[in-house]
Amino acid sequence: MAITKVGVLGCGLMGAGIAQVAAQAGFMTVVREVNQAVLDKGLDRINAILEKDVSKGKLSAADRDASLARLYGTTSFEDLADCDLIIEAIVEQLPAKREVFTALDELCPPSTIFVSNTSSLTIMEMAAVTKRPDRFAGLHFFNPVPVMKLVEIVRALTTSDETIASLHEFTRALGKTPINTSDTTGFIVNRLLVPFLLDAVRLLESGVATREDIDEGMKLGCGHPMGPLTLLDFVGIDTVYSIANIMFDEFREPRFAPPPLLRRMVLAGHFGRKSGQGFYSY
Ligand SMILES: CC(=O)CC(=O)SCCNC(=O)CCNC(=O)[C@H](O)C(C)(C)COP(=O)(O)OP(=O)(O)OC[C@H]1O[C@@H](n2cnc3c(N)ncnc32)[C@H](O)[C@@H]1OP(=O)(O)O
Ligand SMILES: NC(=O)C1=CN([C@@H]2O[C@H](COP(=O)(O)OP(=O)(O)OC[C@H]3O[C@@H](n4cnc5c(N)ncnc54)[C@H](OP(=O)(O)O)[C@@H]3O)[C@@H](O)[C@H]2O)C=CC1
Repeated sequence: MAITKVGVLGCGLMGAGIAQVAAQAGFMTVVREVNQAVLDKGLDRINAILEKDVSKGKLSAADRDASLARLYGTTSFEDLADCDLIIEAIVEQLPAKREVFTALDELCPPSTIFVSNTSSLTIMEMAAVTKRPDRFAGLHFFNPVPVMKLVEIVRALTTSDETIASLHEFTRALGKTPINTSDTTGFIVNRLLVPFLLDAVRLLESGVATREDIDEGMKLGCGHPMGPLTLLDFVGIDTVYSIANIMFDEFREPRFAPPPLLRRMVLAGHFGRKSGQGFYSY
């Protein structure tokens, strides 16, 4: 089906990026947050990134204005009722995700495709609370969304071929490259990335090296753009902690178990860049 209007749930780190790229690619885009203050923070972030692109000469002022004219922020679910595609990017917790999909399933026509940007949850657990399991899939973006070219398209047991084809077309229209994966916790990239990030925390915890030397090691030794502890701060310690727990629950392998330090950091509110404190201070 042709997608012209996109609804995004959540205007945090990922939701804001997804809403931005959708509006820039020419889609009418509605982004929904829980309250006006959180929404304003997310919309401010989008404005600041577009402004920076204009000042760098990467984007014309006219294109910025046109993109912003296609983007609408709301705190109401009703404003998403006529969307062709709903992309969920709220907190990495199953009950919260099931709740928003249950609410939208009542509001949106049967033709609307629902997708989750989850990093690690099972798509089928969300599809099962809706009456559209064939029009339900995973669409996993990478952080920062405007920069990272990859999108994982996740086929649940019930996802139809038509839905997958529409998501391929949509992903290409955003200027991203899709890869296909089955509905297995962590899909492709996080299945490989998360144990690596957790191992970096274990190295720090066990006193093998300083945070700076661990990060420098992987940057200069392996050509990673960011060291693993910097990347943990960038993704969000709270988010990685949730992902690790979900992956450990699924596979019961020690390499997915969150190291004790991660749990203590979450309890302390040290969520990384978004809270001002993580492995580093911001
Ligand atoms: C958890 C999950 O489920 C899945 C995940 O997402 S895992 C995380 C995946 N992401 C990564 O691994 C990111 C690794 N880091 C990087 O690729 C790079 O460090 C980076 C792109 C974030 C920054 O690049 P850098 O060269 O160090 O810094 P910088 O020069 O400031 O930025 C490079 C470009 O990205 C842009 N950029 C950086 N951060 C940005 C952001 N948050 N939003 C938009 N654009 C951004 C900059 O504007 C800059 O653009 P130009 O080249 O056009 O000037
Ligand atoms: N961070 C990353 O690098 C990546 C994350 N993801 C996935 O994207 C999703 C969002 O992550 P991210 O953007 O980092 O998280 P953020 O914490 O930045 O944003 C989540 C947003 O959802 C809102 N929210 C929280 N609880 C609810 C709820 N019950 N109902 C509706 N909205 C709610 C939050 O509002 P409030 O601030 O008020 O809590 C917040 O604005 C997660 O599933 C994550 O796993 C996928 C790829 C990469």
